[in-house]
Amino acid sequence: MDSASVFADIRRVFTLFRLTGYRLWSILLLLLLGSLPLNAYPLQVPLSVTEQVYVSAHPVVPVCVDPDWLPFEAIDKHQKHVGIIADLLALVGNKTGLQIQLHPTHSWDESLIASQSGQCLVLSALNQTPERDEWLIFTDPLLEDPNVLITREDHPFISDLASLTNKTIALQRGTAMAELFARDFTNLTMIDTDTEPEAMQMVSDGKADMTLRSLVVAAHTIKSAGWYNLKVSGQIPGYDNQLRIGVVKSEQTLRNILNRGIAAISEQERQQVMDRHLSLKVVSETITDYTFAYGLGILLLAVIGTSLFWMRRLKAVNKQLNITAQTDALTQLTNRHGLNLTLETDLERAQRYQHPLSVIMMDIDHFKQINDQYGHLAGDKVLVECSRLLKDNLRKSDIICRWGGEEFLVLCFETTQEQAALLAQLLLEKIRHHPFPDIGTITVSAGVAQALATDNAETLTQRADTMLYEAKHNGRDRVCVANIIPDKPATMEAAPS
Ligand SMILES: Nc1nc2c(ncn2[C@@H]2O[C@H](COP(=O)(O)OP(=O)(O)OP(=O)(O)O)[C@@H](O)[C@H]2O)c(=O)[nH]1
Repeated sequence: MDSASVFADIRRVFTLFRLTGYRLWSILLLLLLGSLPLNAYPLQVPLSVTEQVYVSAHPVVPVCVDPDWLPFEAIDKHQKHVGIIADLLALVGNKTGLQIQLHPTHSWDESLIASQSGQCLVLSALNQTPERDEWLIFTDPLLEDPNVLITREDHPFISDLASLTNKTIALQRGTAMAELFARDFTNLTMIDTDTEPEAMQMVSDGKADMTLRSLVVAAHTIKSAGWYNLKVSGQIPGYDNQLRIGVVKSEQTLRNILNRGIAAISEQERQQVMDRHLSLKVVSETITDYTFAYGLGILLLAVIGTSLFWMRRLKAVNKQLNITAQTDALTQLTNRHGLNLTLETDLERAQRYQHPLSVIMMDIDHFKQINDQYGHLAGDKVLVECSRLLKDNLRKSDIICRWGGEEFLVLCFETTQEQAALLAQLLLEKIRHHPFPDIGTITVSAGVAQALATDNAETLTQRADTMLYEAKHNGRDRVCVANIIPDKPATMEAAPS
């Protein structure tokens, strides 16, 4: 037997009860249900037998609500109860088996009257007050939420409400807070409004100094209604919203069942309800803005992505351009521009730490004749081969550069001019004995200079160049060394072996 048919049968039985008198039948039914296991009903909370009977006897529990109190609750255009409290009540209903059904009204005042006249058995969520105690009993809190004072932006923070004078406060009539404030804060002038939004509007328009509002509702309405000239100016301890379900006094069992349902709502379920409503309104009201924002976001991402791609490409291209700009295309050695970028710094460092640094300036002898005799292409090959030979016979730490047409410069770190001269002789020897295809052998002349404390890049290379000229002048295929190192003036000449 499924649960629907169980309830249908019980409903039929109770129709019979009404016709034949409750008492006898109730006793019989209690005996019958008492023999059934409790889990015969698909409820999430265990109910006592009396409570189960109550649920069966009251398949529909009419509820009156505040029709305009979002995000807590409202009645939408389809006459449906919506909002945080509606969802919490639905959970209570699911857990207890109660069918909590909306009794629509047009205002909270109308709901209070409907409750007093018995048209609805419960009021969805309200604070307990002495006045309300006269006709209602209350469940445990369904929802707790602090009340905060709302003022205009320019109002100072309110720490002691009781000490204020000549201030007005707008409050919705019929609310617990209106009742409590009229009793407790006689120093304030009360202004009654029909709705809470009306009270907020009065503050925004300067017609009232402040209003009191649930923090949740305030956060929601300030944002959704665009009251950006309002702010939260204080909180009054002891005036928090403890929203409970109000049950007409005669329905003690119903209150107990509702309490069981409230206790069974898990923290996670409660949080899900809050999350759903505190963000839902914003999304639904500005859905086109979000669509636009998403579109804009995607466009921005595309632009950023494309920019990043091109920046990386540009970076790579620039890096390659830099390398190309500093490299000689024919020999693949550093070119004069590339060497100049670092020569000054290298020189300054050597001078500062008094480390020897020497320059060898070399030039292929009679290179014009090679070009003339074998052609320019053959000349190029000689330059390439010569570069390779020089590079292969240098330390990795040395820098070789194609200084000009058939001119090479070697920068030798941690090297005195004597050591550089020996190195130059070795290089000349290597070239002198190297067979160049189609051409045979060639010779090279070299000038050597060591950096002085007073040198800059130009004077140093100039001195090496002068020594090279000297070597050329003295018959080529030799090394000339500058003679201006103070303690060791020297001019060495390498005779062809
Ligand atoms: N093939 C080739 N020739 C070049 C290149 N750069 C410069 N030259 C040539 O190298 C020759 C240099 O000639 P000169 O400056 O008279 O010197 P040289 O003939 O080597 O005579 P000395 O240096 O006095 O021994 C010129 O004919 C330039 O055209 C190059 O990249 N490739």
